[in-house]
Amino acid sequence: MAATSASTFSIGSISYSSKTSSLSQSKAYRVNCNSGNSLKNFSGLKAVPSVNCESKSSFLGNERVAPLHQSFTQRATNQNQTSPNAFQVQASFKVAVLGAAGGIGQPLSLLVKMSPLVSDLHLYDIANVKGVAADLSHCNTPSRVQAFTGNDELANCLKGVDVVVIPAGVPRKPGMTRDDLFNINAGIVKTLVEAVADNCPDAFIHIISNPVNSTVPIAAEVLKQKGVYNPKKLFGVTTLDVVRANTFVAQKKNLKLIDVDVPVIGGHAGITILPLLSKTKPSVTFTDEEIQDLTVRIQNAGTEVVEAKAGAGSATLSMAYAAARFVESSLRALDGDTDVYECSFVQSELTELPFFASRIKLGKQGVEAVISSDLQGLTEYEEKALEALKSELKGSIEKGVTFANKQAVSA
Ligand SMILES: NC(=O)c1ccc[n+]([C@@H]2O[C@H](COP(=O)([O-])OP(=O)(O)OC[C@H]3O[C@@H](n4cnc5c(N)ncnc54)[C@H](O)[C@@H]3O)[C@@H](O)[C@H]2O)c1
Ligand SMILES: O=C(O)C[C@H](O)C(=O)O
Repeated sequence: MAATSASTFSIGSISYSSKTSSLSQSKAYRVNCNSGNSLKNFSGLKAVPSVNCESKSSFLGNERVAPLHQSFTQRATNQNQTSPNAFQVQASFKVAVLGAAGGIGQPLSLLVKMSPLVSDLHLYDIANVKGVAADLSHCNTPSRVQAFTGNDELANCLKGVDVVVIPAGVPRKPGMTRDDLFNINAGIVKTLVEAVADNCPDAFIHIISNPVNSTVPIAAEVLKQKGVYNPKKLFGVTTLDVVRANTFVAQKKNLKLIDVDVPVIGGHAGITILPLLSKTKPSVTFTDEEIQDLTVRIQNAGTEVVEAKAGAGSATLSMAYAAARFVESSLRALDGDTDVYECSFVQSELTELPFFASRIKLGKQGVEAVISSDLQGLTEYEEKALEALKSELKGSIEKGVTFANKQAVSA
């Protein structure tokens, strides 16, 4: 019989649970919240291993939400006293957020600060980051928070870091495409990734800054120029597309949200975002009209937010949630969990394009496998959409590669 131990700790009305099973050696880190629609499970994911690599957001339900007044330390102490087998949460990973004072950076840093797997949280920005770090550092969760600002402090921010998340850069305003951000963000990403290459070349690198379809290839070229490119550890963060697809499908089909998982492939802009609705778990049927409406809504969801914010930026809170989920999945993989699946824009041989978003299996060394089965048995609609996205995605990738190499020649 599998021996299972668990511990739970709380932060306000939110409780964390960690579980480990001696049989499966798998651990799930979950966040429970006792308010209906708010943050439910930022790790999002106890991925369920199966032959077809199905990934499932399992949460909660029956895990107890601890009382408001109990702090993390009290709770952990109680656990250890009451159960000799209590699982001691081991916070051991260092995470850096570059662009930490921004619209995404702040809530993302808060969510990462809540992770029981993080020992050190390094916040870097060119402005206003000291206040953000001082503020966050008062939360009684395990990680130590440090602020770094300006180019002179970037190297120290990055030394010894396991996961670097990059949301630095400008967001869209109404009427702009993500590609309109290229001229500013390409240079920002290039400079930051150079520093990553010099100071923590073995880290997982999560690129959020848009246009992701170009900034990831830029990062790859920079890492190659520095002789430290490891394609298994460079990720374009497309988790928000999956989060949106899951939400919109659950709403449309009146499904239990936690059960829904829609793989989203391609890239992260307009028609390059391709939700594979035929691969939705649980299996569900859609009319042609529903497929068209859902696909377009998922593709335009970023623009929906940009327009609603009317000049005040783009998605920040949902993005922070999505990025925190990807960070937590990466940390679980680094921690040895063997059942971690996410969609991400990575170097890929799934299609003729050098980078492509698809489901991947994450392990200690980064991308352990690119899940090819999702591209088999596509519907005619999906096949056509896949062919249609390729030329735009190819152009965006080439634009990034050309930029990085031109800059290298002129440097
Ligand atoms: N991948 C996705 O799904 C996704 C989703 C939403 C937004 N984004 C992108 O994320 C980026 C950030 O969005 P935001 O809303 O947080 O913008 P923001 O303007 O609110 O924050 C950006 C932060 O980056 C900082 N910054 C600028 N240059 C920097 C540098 N050289 N080094 C360090 N920090 C620097 C700024 O000071 C600011 O604090 C945008 O490019 C946006 O398009 C991506
Ligand atoms: O739409 C944007 O510009 C931001 C982001 O890429 C998103 O999808 O929300």
